[in-house]
Amino acid sequence: MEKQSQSKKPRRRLGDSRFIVTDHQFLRCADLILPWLDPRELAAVSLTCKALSFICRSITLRRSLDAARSLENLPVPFLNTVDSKRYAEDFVYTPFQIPATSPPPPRQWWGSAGDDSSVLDSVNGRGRFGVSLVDDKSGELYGCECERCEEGCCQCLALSEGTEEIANECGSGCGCGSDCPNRVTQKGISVRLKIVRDEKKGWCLYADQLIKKGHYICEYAGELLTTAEARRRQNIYDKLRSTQQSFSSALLVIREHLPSGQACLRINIDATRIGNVARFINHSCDGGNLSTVLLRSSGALLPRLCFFAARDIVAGEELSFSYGDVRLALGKGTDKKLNCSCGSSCCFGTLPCENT
Ligand SMILES: C[S@@+](CC[C@H](N)C(=O)[O-])C[C@H]1O[C@@H](n2cnc3c(N)ncnc32)[C@H](O)[C@@H]1O
Repeated sequence: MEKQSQSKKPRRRLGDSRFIVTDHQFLRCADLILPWLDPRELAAVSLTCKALSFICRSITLRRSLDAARSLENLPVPFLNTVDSKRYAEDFVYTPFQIPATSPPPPRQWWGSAGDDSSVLDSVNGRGRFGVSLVDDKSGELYGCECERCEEGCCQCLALSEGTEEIANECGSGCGCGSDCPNRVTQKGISVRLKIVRDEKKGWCLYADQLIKKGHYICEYAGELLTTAEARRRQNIYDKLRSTQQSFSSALLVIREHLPSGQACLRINIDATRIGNVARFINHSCDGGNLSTVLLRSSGALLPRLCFFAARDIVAGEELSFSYGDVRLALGKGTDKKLNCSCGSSCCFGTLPCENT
């Protein structure tokens, strides 16, 4: 009798709650695969059984706790009291500039209970310097040759004197190491930030602590595009915006000017599909509370756009900057015009917009 009852032991099914806590192999397998899925796929999987629904819910929770996917020094959580979106869905995180990828963007592992450090490998190779100018074979250096830079005394800094919008840092072309004090923006985000949902502006980047004036916040990371590709994508984004109210693009065009006023360098950074926390910074007509600096690191081919606190910023304040001064003339390109909700006393009513 006893033997018989043992052989009739019920088979465990996926939906059985005991399965969740007892079958480690199943959990490990799900934890390896499900973090690769996008939100729509995750939602579909969660409908299949209780166990998978439980795992999908915990992945969604972990995603909402860190937009940076463990790729920054500090987690950057999403907060939403406006609608049901738990996190910004359609983007892949990169802490650095990367060359343009052809669509669709690569998948990114996000929301696992395990160690996420392996995802760092995909970006570590290139590092914060972007495309390097250092000749690996000859070891020729394009930066300073000092063994150790003192803050404010480095030859690299001397190049930037006289202008606040352009600066230089030591980099892979310098003789100094990663602990050099003249590498402030290469150490990643060091202040607490959060991403808050707003009814009118969508997601917004907020300070989650006091940030003192002059403190480095983050760079604008994304895909580096040729101008032709930037124009092609801008056309697509304009069309998407006219059909999908919630769609917002994050294609930034930076023009570096010669003293004559002529543009000498144009950089197109698209953070719409692949970007970092800076893609959540909204526009403010009064210039906002961030200053932007075009920063060159020795050994890097292109400068990076870096954000610093323009004044003391208190915890719970939205971070913003001016997207530009150019607005479409009255009556022109009405379909491209976006209403501005910056709330400043000098608000123009529409967001800056120019033909890319
Ligand atoms: C770089 S994204 C900023 C993040 C964006 N709010 C989001 O939800 O992803 C730029 C887009 O944000 C929105 N945005 C930025 N500043 C705004 C403002 N002052 N008022 C209204 N919408 C704004 C516009 O849709 C714009 O195309």
